[in-house]
Amino acid sequence: MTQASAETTQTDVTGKSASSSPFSGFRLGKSLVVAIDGPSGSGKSSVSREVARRLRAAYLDTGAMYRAVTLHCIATGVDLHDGAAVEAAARDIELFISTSPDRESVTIAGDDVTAAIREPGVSSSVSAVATTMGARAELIRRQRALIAGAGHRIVAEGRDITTVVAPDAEVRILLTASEEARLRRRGDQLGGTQTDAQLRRQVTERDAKDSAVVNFQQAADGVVTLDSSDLDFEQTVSAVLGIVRTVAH
Ligand SMILES: Nc1ncnc2c1ncn2[C@@H]1O[C@H](COP(=O)(O)OP(=O)(O)O)[C@@H](O)[C@H]1O
Ligand SMILES: Nc1ccn([C@H]2C[C@H](O)[C@@H](COP(=O)(O)OP(=O)(O)O)O2)c(=O)n1
Repeated sequence: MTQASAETTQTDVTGKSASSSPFSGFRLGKSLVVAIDGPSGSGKSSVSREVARRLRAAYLDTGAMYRAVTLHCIATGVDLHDGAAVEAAARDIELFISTSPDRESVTIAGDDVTAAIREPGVSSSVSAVATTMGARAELIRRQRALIAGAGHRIVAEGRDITTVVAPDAEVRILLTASEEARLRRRGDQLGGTQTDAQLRRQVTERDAKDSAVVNFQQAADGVVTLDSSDLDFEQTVSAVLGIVRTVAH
């Protein structure tokens, strides 16, 4: 059994670059975990990655880990409806995920699967892994280890980071957007190649399946909701940084 390992960003632990940072007033050296949850297409991955860059923090895409286990099951012939087998696959997988916001990299036993985990076949099957509680328990354990090992700052995003993986995070945000905005964004992201029905399956229907085991539709106590429906990408990044400034000071 191999535990997921992380390549952390070169973060400035000395605080020497504080004056050139958008966070010049932020107490460098103090531990900062920013937890961001939300439904599909709300902007979690893209916004969290950019926020991590600007904070000079590490970045963890937990959805990529569920995707990697799904790909591994498909590639090794594990029946995705066999909970015990999926749980065993989650425990046994030799998974590496980069936590650098500047380098997207996921490997399984040394094989680069960074692009493969985004294939439609994985997207349409990943809820089977996400709703297998034994697999969740294993991935949550690895995610906590990655967060603990990432240095003094990390932005981690997914569906249960604010509630289960890191409920003690200094900053907890639920990033939402209207269904219409989320479908439009995903459609644009995929270059207009998907029909309305395909987009609904990948966004709305997947969220409905995933909601059976984790609540990412309503903010838990202490979690700040940020509705990005009427914000563009840059405005959303700025709004998250504003929340970090307010909450983490
Ligand atoms: N506030 C925003 N306004 C417009 N487009 C956005 C916004 N936030 C993210 N996007 C775009 O929407 C698409 C989906 O975002 P993504 O980060 O993949 O969402 P999620 O991780 O929540 O599924 C991406 O192409 C991203 O650049
Ligand atoms: N912390 C997490 C992260 C993702 N998941 C599930 C929910 C999703 O169906 C899959 C893939 O997540 P991902 O964030 O890549 O999904 P998107 O395609 O960006 O919407 O994993 C989860 O259950 N818990």
